[in-house]
Parts: sequence; C-alpha cells; structure tokens
Amino acid sequence: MFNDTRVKLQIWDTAGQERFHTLSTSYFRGAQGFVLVYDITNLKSFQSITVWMSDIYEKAGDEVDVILLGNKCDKESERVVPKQKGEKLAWEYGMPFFETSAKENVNIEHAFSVLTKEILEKKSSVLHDLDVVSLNETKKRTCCAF
Ligand SMILES: Nc1nc2c(ncn2[C@@H]2O[C@H](COP(=O)(O)OP(=O)(O)OP(=O)(O)O)[C@@H](O)[C@H]2O)c(=O)[nH]1
Repeated sequence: MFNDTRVKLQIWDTAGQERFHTLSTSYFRGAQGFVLVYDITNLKSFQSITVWMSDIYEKAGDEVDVILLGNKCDKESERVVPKQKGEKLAWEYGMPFFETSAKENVNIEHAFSVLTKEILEKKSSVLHDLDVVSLNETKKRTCCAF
C-alpha cells in the first residue's frame, strides 16, 4: 500500500539470459522500472552495469526508473566492489542505490518500495501533464471552430 493505493507489482526476472546479453526487447518494452543487480564479490558484474544502463536508455528510454543494487552484502570477506563505488555509479546516473542480501533479506523490501514509489510519483506527474495537454487541446479546438 502506498498512500492508500494498493499496488500490484509484476516482476520479470531475466533468468540467466543476461549472461549472453541476448535479452529480448520485450523485457524493456513497456517496463516502468528496472532493478539492476551486481554482486559485490564479482567485479565483472559491477562493470557490466554501465552496459546495461545504455541498453535500458536505448530500448526503454531515459524516463524509466532504475535502481542499483549491490547484492550479497552478507559476504563481506569476499567483497571486491567497495560500497563507495556503487554509490558513485548510482550518483552518476541519478538513481537510488542499496547494498542488499537476498540471502539474509537485507534491504530487499526497502529497495522495491523505493522503486515503486518513484514509479508512482512519475505516473502521477505524467497524468498531471496529460491534464495540461488536454486543456490546451480543448482550447485549440475552440479556436478552430471559429
Ligand atoms: N551469500 C549470498 N548468496 C546469494 C545471494 N543472492 C543470491 N545468492 C546465491 O548466488 C547464486 C546465484 O543466485 P541466483 O538468484 O540464481 O542469481 P541470478 O543472477 O538471478 O541467476 P540467473 O537467474 O541464472 O541469472 C545462488 O547460489 C544463490 O544462492 C545473497 O544475497 N547472498
């Protein structure tokens, strides 16, 4: 529930396809938000985030909401990506960032709440813009009738 609005999330997992970088465009088309996840114990997964960001911008547009997660934060002794690196990258793209642990349920719910909130806020501002457009259109039609 967000401000008395019941929200149903439909979440698509890439289920391994991302390894071959052959994600179908249907993953991008129509999506309102993206959760980009790297593994803090795997440098390559962190390095590929920028590639995924260009893909998202290219295929889904730059208006969609994206959050960045550094997962497996329970494996501190195996960490190779410092938290500050994740924070810096997220800051550069202007997106929220959290370190998470799916295993120990750290920050997972919070991360999805933040993304959902951003999507809802964007939606309401788009609806507001549509109102403005429809008012202008009415004006135009009145004008053309004369
Ligand atoms: N320690 C730890 N292990 C995790 C965590 N999240 C996932 N794993 C483990 O990492 C491995 C890969 O997890 P998956 O959820 O299959 O990762 P994935 O990238 O979604 O894999 P695909 O669906 O095949 O793309 C599994 O062995 C998980 O148990 C975490 O937060 N901490």
